[in-house]
Amino acid sequence: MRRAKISIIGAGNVGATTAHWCAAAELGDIVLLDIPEVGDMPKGKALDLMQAGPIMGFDAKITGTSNYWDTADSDVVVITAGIPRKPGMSRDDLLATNAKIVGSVAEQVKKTSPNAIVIVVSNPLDAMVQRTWQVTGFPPYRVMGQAGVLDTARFRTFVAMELGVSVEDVSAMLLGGHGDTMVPLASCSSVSGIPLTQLLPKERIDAIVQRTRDGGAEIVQLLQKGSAYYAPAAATAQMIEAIIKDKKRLLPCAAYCDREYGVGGYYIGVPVILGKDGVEKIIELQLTPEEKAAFEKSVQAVKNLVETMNRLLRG
Ligand SMILES: NC(=O)C1=CN([C@@H]2O[C@H](COP(=O)(O)OP(=O)(O)OC[C@H]3O[C@@H](n4cnc5c(N)ncnc54)[C@H](O)[C@@H]3O)[C@@H](O)[C@H]2O)C=CC1
Ligand SMILES: O=C([O-])CC(=O)C(=O)O
Repeated sequence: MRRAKISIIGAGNVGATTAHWCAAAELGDIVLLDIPEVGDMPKGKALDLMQAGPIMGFDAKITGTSNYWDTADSDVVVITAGIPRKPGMSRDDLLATNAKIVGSVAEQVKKTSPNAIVIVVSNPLDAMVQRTWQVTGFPPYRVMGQAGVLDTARFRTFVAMELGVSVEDVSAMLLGGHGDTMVPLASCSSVSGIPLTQLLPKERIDAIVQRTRDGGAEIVQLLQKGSAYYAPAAATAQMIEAIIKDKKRLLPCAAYCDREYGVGGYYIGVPVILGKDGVEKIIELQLTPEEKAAFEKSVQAVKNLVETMNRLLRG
């Protein structure tokens, strides 16, 4: 059986850690690519990671490069290229710099892996996915963004901490953009099937929702240098696994919504079924009036950011 080829553009914290989780799970062979300015760093990280194979018991060919032809004909391409935020910044402050970086990466991906499924991680996430889709011209179901798996993992962690239960038993769903307006759905969250609302009072759930919204900023503040990467990379690896193994996982991802939820042609976080073709289905939930209003606010924030990006790029 042919091994899957996974290329990760940007061999920094999130990129290299995604490679780590993918290698450990034997998801395929991995190419780590970064800019020539970083020298042989991607080669060094790739060789170092490969040398963990005999200890951890995984077989994966891991290579580092700055040449896109080494990524040619990838099954999955992950884009983590770009700058992370510093304390005090919002993800949106990265827009001007990362739109240029992600646009240039997308051009190369289009040329060298025209049939790939692309997972975008760079921030501000929803706008960067939109940019990748604009530049590649790939069918929208083959371009998506990682955000919701991470954000729900944070929510699940905080619920498990609060209740003193295993994180494995907590499940959650979330909608909207990967920013301050994200909409964790308490109504779709449960612990071993028991609705969260039966286990925690409203004010505790509200506090957990707020901590989840601020989850990225909390880590940025603690690290003081760069942003989160273990959990973001694990989330990305879970999406890669769902695609490569055609698992049909139902996960929250940034997906292209046109008629769905009445969004009108933008990428936004929604529940999807992920399989070998990428986003195989978007699940439309019945929302309460409160959830609907919060989702619409989030969609508007993403649309505004995309319009700002388009204006900046024009000129
Ligand atoms: N969607 C999400 O849930 C998350 C998104 N992020 C975002 O992911 C991005 C990467 O974060 P980190 O890995 O922590 O940053 P990092 O600074 O550790 O790594 C970024 C890498 O991108 C490389 N790079 C820059 N321009 C490039 C280009 N044109 N082509 C290829 N590589 C290029 C840099 O040389 C660097 O090695 C940031 O924008 C960050 O905000 C981070 C965590 C979670
Ligand atoms: O907060 C950041 O800048 C990185 C990110 O998206 C996250 O950790 O959720």
